[in-house]
Amino acid sequence: MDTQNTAKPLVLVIDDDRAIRHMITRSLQQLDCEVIEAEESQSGLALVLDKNPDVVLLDIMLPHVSGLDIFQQIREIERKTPVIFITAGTDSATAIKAMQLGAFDYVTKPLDLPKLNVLVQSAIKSKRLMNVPVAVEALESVEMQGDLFVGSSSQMMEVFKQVGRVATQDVTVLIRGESGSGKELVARAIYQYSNRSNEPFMAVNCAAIPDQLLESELFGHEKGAFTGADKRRIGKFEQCNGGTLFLDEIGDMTPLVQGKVLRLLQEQHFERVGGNETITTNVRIVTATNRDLEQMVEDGEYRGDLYYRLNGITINLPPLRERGEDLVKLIEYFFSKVRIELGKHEVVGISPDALAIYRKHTWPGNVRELQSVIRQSLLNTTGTVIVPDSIPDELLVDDPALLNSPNALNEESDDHVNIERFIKNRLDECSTDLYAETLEVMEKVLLTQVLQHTEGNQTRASEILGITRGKIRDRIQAFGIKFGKNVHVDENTGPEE
Ligand SMILES: Nc1ncnc2c1ncn2[C@@H]1O[C@H](COP(=O)(O)OP(=O)(O)OP(=O)(O)O)[C@@H](O)[C@H]1O
Repeated sequence: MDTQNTAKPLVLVIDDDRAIRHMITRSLQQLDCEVIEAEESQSGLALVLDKNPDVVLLDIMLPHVSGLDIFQQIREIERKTPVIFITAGTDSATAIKAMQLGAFDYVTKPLDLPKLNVLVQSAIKSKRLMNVPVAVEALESVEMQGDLFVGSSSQMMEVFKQVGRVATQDVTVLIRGESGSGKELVARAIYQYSNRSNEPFMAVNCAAIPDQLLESELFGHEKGAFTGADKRRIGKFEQCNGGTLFLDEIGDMTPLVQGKVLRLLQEQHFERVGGNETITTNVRIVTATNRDLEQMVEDGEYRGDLYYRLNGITINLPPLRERGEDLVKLIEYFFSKVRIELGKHEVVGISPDALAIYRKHTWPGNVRELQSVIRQSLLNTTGTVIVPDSIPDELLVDDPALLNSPNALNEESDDHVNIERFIKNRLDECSTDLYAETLEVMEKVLLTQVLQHTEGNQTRASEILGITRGKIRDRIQAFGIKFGKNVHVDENTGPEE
């Protein structure tokens, strides 16, 4: 059951300057993609038609033709192919026009190659999000190409029903669920089953963009709006006109951006940062969060009016541990898929005792954690079957015998447990910030101990502590709390997949 599309992404560079084409091709070779080149528009269009590239880099100043015309022709052939314009620093006006017509982005000459690589990578991802179908296992043939949304438990059937119900209504949807539970897949499924499936789908992760840049990323800015704003920039709400915008981690926006998003949701109007012109856009917004928005509203961190507006149609994605037999289905799915990806054809199955360990685990990192554990297990397997020895150590936390062993304790905790000794040491060292230092240490000790008690389960820890999961996560990140190798805690504190 391999539904993975293993072909490398294909990038087409259309530029009449041979040196530029070669420079770009060499640079893109660092990404795992294939690059093809055209030196003028007609051969470029022929390649678009013939090869259906994943991304097109298009020189805006090709001889005898307007870059915008070529762009329109590319859109007629394949509307969803991301096109990145290459423009002379002096002609950004045409590139901005292209952005308003739905181009992916533009770069100016002289080219900043590392930046171009990042842009191409994000265009490849965008193309994938739009074009790789999400097949819902419970509803469709599992043989179809694309990403399979595995699940037939009653909890997931409810989710799929809701996706079906809301997809074709042009309403804002909020997807809630723990990290790694599949919120992005739900957003893509909503898009693909919607009436806007031929229009663009763009995703913005609000937590991944620094506060001061998020406003400009979403709404754009005028030239001179702030230091460094040397050109007008078109934001995602304008660029995605007619399409669907997925705002991930919607809980991570400053009050200012929250206010602007609220107005946009109410009126579909906004102004670019530093601009007076009111711009009307027609974007369907799908949002997601793993944060406790209610608590954030209560704490004054989130606008109540925005919360009520977003919370209208909510899809609650259950954590993996509440999906019954879906766990085994997902194990089988990832086993078959990753085994092929890794070329480990000799591994033919999972032993019953290894399966028992998987079943016992509570999967705080949900499906993303499962996917990564299966991958690691396969990599560790030297024989023909995944056995307990192949399973990463973190899962042994589910064995009470191991939990009670001294090795299961946090290596740092010995230092921290003795608060009195800590205070004395700091007094000897003439600390001038002892109040904050001691509170931090106490919080670390408290959180470490409670999370060890709950085996890394943040929901249970939040019930015991009487604080939100968001707060727990914030503290873990803020204090850089590290846990012993047998306590797997937070999917969000580790590197992104
Ligand atoms: N039911 C499922 N069937 C198959 N794959 C899944 C399923 N749920 C999630 N995945 C896969 O698990 C990974 C994590 O899913 P996704 O990124 O959608 O989670 P998320 O809830 O958006 O995470 P985050 O909160 O960190 O943004 C992805 O690779 C996704 O394809």
